[in-house]
Amino acid sequence: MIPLRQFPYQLYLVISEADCNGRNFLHVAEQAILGGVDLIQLREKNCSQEVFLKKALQLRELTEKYAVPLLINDNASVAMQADAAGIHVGNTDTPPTVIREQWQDRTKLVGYSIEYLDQLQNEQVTASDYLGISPVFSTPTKTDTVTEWGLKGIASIRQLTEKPLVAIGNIHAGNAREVIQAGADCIAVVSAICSAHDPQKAAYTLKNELVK
Ligand SMILES: Cc1ncc(COP(=O)(O)OP(=O)(O)O)c(N)n1
Ligand SMILES: Cc1nc(C(=O)O)sc1CCOP(=O)(O)O
Ligand SMILES: [Mg+2]
Repeated sequence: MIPLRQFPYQLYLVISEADCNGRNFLHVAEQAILGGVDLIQLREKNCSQEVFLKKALQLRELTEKYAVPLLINDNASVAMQADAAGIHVGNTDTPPTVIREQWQDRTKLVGYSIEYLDQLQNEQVTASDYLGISPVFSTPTKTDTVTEWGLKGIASIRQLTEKPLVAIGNIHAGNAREVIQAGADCIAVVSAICSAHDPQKAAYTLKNELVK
C-alpha cells in the first residue's frame, strides 16, 4: 500500500473501447498520455474475459512504454494476469480486503469507490490506496450511481479521511479546478478525453487546469 496522501497522480483517464467513438482505444490512450495523463484505468464492461485480457495486455504494453501505471476496473483476474499496477473496485465488486489477500504484492494500487459516507468507517477504506468520489456530478457515462456528492461532498469527505481522493463524474476543463480546490487530489475522466476531437489537447488543457 502507498503511504497516506502520497499520490503523485492528478489526471486519471478511465477508458473503454466503446467510449472512444469508433476510434482505436490504444490511439486515444497514447494521445492522452502525450497530453499529460498520469494514470489510466481500463474499464471494459461488456466483453469476455479473453477480450478484456487481450485489451489489458495491449494497453499495458503502451503504458509501460510511457511509464504510466495501468489499473484494471473490477476484474482481479485480468489485473493479475496482465500484471497491471492495480485495480479499481466499487461497492458491489470484490472488496479491497479480499484483493489484498489474493494479491500479495503491496505495491499494487487498489482504488475503492465511495457512494455512502458510512463506507468511510469500514475496513475496505483502510485496505485501499485511494478513494473514488462516486460521482461528484451525475453523468450520462455511468447512470447506476447513488449519491451526487457535489463540491460540498468532496469537502465533507476531505474532512473525514486522509486517503487520496479521486473525483469522478462529469468533470471537464470548466470545473476541474474547483473540484481540486474543494479537496480532491486527482480527477478521473472518461468523456472529457475519450470523446474529445483531439484527446491530446483535451488532456493537456485539463492538466493545465490542475497545475495552475
Ligand atoms: C476512479 C474511479 N472511481 C470510481 C469508479 C466507479 O467504480 P464502480 O463503482 O465499481 O463502478 P464501475 O466503474 O465498475 O461501473 C471507477 N471505475 N473509477
Ligand atoms: C467510470 C465512472 N464511475 C463513476 C462513479 O460515479 O463512480 S462516474 C464514471 C464515468 C465518468 O465519466 P465522465 O467523465 O464521462 O462523466
Ligand atoms: Mg466496479
